[in-house]
Amino acid sequence: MTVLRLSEVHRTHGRGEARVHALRGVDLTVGTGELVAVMGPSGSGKSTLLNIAGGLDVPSSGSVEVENTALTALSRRKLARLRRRAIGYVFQDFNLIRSLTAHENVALPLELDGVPPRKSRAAATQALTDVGLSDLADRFPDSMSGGQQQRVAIARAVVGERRLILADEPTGALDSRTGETVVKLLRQRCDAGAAGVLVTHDARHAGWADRVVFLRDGAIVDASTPLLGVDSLLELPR
Ligand SMILES: Nc1ncnc2c1ncn2[C@@H]1O[C@H](COP(=O)(O)OP(=O)(O)OP(=O)(O)O)[C@@H](O)[C@H]1O
Repeated sequence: MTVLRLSEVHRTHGRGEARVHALRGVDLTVGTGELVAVMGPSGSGKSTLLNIAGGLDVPSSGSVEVENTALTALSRRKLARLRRRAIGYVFQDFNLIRSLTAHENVALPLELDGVPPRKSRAAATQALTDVGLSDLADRFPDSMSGGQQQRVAIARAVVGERRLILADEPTGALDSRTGETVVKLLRQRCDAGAAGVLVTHDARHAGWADRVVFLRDGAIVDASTPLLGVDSLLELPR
């Protein structure tokens, strides 16, 4: 089943001489169980693409559908609800709330959505267990390592069975081993039925994807399967 469909998406930022054509007619479809990596030089439009896919930004023209619902047709309230329920977003800088424990951070999207406390707590516990952090549920972000914080951010992005996970260089601030663990987690969630889009500069991380999409100057220049299979990736020097 198609979870995300971008059709002929254009996005311009700014006006007049400062106008930037960040996306130029992007078509992208991501289905259930699929992880797509997006690569490209700095400024090629990767974050813009991800923001539009997640309803954080709107296209200047073209359409974006999540589970066959056109995001542009939704009211602000309905869009916010769809984002809370169906879409998980992993930011490069984690975006955790420092005054909340790991468990409270993960439960927050469900609580905001009106899920009863007992149910949201159970779902948060499960999501933290899935990322291997059940022991640290009561810790505050400041007393966790970068890798642990990023795993909390992933747990928050997948809690309550979100069907579309969008990750914008989630490994940027992490050492390579922890980065690999984070990408493997995304892979697992997609194997369990989510659809994922991973923006990355790292070819080894892109190797975990089913497909790699290359952006240049806002356009997709090539869409191909990873050059290296996962097995051969494991043999690459670190
Ligand atoms: N809010 C904005 N206002 C004006 N220009 C913007 C805005 N957001 C992005 N741009 C411009 O749009 C183009 C694409 O930016 P975008 O952040 O999507 O690229 P990127 O591939 O994610 O880059 P990076 O790898 O450096 O994060 C760039 O030229 C950028 O300067």
